Amino acid sequence: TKAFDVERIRRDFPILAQEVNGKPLVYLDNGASAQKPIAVLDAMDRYYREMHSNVHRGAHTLGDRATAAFEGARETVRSFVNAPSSREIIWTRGTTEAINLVANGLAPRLKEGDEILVSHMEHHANIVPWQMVAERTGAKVVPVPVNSAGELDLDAFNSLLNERTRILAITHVSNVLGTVNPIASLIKKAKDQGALTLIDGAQAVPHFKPDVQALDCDFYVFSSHKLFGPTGIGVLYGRAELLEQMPPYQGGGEMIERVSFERTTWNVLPYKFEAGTPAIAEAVGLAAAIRYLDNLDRKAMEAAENALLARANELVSTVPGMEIIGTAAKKVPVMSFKIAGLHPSDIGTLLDQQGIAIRTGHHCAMPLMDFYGVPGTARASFAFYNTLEEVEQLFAGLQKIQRLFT
Ligand SMILES: Cc1ncc(COP(=O)(O)O)c(CNc2co[nH]c2=O)c1O
Repeated sequence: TKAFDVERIRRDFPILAQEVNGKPLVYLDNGASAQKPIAVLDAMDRYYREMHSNVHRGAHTLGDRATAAFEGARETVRSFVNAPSSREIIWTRGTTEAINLVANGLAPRLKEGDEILVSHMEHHANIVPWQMVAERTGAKVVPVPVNSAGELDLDAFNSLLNERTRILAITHVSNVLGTVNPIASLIKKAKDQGALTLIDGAQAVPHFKPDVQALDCDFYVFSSHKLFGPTGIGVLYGRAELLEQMPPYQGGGEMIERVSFERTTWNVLPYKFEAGTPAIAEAVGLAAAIRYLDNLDRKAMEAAENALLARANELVSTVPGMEIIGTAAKKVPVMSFKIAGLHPSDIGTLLDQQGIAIRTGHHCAMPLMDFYGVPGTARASFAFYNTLEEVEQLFAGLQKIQRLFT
């Protein structure tokens, strides 16, 4: 794979070329939200300058242009996840809404004693909607434990998966640990038990393209803002035959075929799940982000990301009292850590004073924090536009903090 010209890539991300607190910005909070390339900014600007109108049923040229851009974006997403049909691509506000939509849509299938299998490393977005539905239906949410390295306990998975398991809802990648779960095999085992499978792809899609047909999962969800697209939009991929059987998630315009006070009928897929005026410019922006990624050499990108994580791992020993949380064999470039004698939020604040942006806290994964016995972690999450120098700056900053405050 040809070398990854990160300096040229960085010029595509205008936000990176700024100073914070008098220092060059070192943006290492990509797991929370990624930055946007000029191609995304231009696509959304151009949409509003030349194409905007409300979509569908338009009786005029701009309406046709907006609809073509909006449905063209849906096709770009379909291709990105390799879904059989664009009817199976539902626009949502993000990963959180996509999971809520599926949980509510599957609720009618759930009964007393049914089990929803999740993992201990889930984000609250893939725990709480299932708890809400379990509350209503008498089903039970069952967490699969992780080991101290932050890997799924596969023996526990095999013993917890049983004939009462109706749904497996599990993350492709942990936002705290960086762990990449072996979801292809987990999906197969769940299907062999007759369970439906939802994969939370929020932290996976910035690093690799999911192939939902190869994975053979029933649902795959992610957010645009994690893979270099705008906020306010996300994607639910769902198997058409399941979506057809699920009741709509929200009522209103677009999602209906015919409304009367006697009887209202639903629109066809995907519109049955898309009530109200959609996030049109955001769909255009997400499609531009996917096209941008498709133009990158993915193998070189992955090698560059792995080099960042490898360098960070090498430098851990230069910070006395630093300990990594999440040492799975297979990881994306996310590094959660703690430093003896320092609270995570102090680390975050003191790094920010040096222009370095990381995230601290529970990362919406409180059960995982409880497992590790910490109130929260400090987390650096790298993207392909970060540099080895930025990794060095992170650790120089941590060494300085450690010396000053312990
Ligand atoms: C694995 C995972 N699932 C779901 C979500 C929710 O995505 P949203 O609906 O777009 O908010 C996130 C966001 N993760 C983080 C958001 O901020 N820091 C994070 O680690 C996530 O990392």
